[in-house]
Amino acid sequence: MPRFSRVFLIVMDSVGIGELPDAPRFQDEGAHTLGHIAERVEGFALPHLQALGLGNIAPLANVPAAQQPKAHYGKMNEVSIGKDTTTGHWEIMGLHVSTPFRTYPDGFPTELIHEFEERIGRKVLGNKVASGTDILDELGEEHMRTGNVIVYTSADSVFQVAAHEEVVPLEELYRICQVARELTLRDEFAVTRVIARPFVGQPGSFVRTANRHDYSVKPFAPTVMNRLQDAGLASIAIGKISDIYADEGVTKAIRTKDNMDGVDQLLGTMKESFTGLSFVNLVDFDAKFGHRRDPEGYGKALMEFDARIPELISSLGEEDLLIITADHGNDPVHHGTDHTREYVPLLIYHKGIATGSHLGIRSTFADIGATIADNFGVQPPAIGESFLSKL
Ligand SMILES: O=P(O)(O)O[C@H]1O[C@H](CO)[C@@H](O)[C@H]1O
Ligand SMILES: [Mn+2]
Ligand SMILES: [Mn+2]
Repeated sequence: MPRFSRVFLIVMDSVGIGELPDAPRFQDEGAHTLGHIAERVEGFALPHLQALGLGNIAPLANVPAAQQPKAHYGKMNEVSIGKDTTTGHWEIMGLHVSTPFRTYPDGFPTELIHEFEERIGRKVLGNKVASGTDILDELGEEHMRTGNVIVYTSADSVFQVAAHEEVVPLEELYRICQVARELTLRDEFAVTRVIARPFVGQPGSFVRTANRHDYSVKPFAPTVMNRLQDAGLASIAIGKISDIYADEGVTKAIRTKDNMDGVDQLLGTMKESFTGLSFVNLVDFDAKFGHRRDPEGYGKALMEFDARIPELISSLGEEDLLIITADHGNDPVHHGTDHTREYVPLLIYHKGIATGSHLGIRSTFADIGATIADNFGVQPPAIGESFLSKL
């Protein structure tokens, strides 16, 4: 019998809690996503996360340490060489990414772009590192005029294709991305994720839609989610989760529109009866505010999430475990528009806790995967130490 019959895992995408010791290697000295937002945003308060013990993890302006935190708390170090979503999530589920994913700081090789253009029957605009909203301002109008698609990358291993939904129908954009996926599975053009970036609107007021779709490579080894699936347990993926693991170890996938929908869908799974994992990624923090370097918007999104904590907690049963964490940082006041190399917070709640205890600085995100494996009695991951006995 597992100690907890259901584990609910929330990844607040990019909600880091201070620079990692190796942050200088990533040009991220001084980064502190939560800390800088807390300092800068007027009226900032996270009363419910504070009561769980968020302010006990690191000093945060306006989020004081709780005398008697309701949750166990700590922070986690990332051992993998990377600060992207894929690396962070794969590590959470027990993989150590020791070879960095290939990136394309100067754009993609001409041979790749030529072959891509030939296969899709459209030309490419851009082919450089860019912010996804800036590049629409720059090339969106030309795209609408010519029908050429916008290809761009970032500091991550991503091949992103942006197209207006009324110029390139969604089904075609998805087909185009399948072609990109196929070409970038070759070693010479290796890319971790191809991302469809549809948008709508007129020049000057383009908006990206929720029809984004990610095509990830498969994890290089079985994750704890595969182990759960193999053991006949549930492994429910909400939001981007199924994309991030390329459907590996996913027993049911639920798509979401935004953060609040992600919380709603997670609450929906709380009403179902199952044994296993329900895992959600809340991507708005990262995509809508972190990369956009918008501390105000980020702060509001955090407060909006905070307001849902009481509902999440009251929906938990006696045998449920709630884990709240993140996958990397994305400090909205840091230079550039990329992720930041940071610790991630760890909050663990279940009904039996009198006063939460300090789980320390965990040496890898994989401690979560190891704990889940330990709880359900499946094969533990190669890295990670279970903290189940401390709960
Ligand atoms: O600037 P946008 O298009 O939001 O892109 C961001 O989203 C990508 C995937 O998460 C990241 O690699 C970063 O480039
Ligand atoms: Mn992420
Ligand atoms: Mn991101």
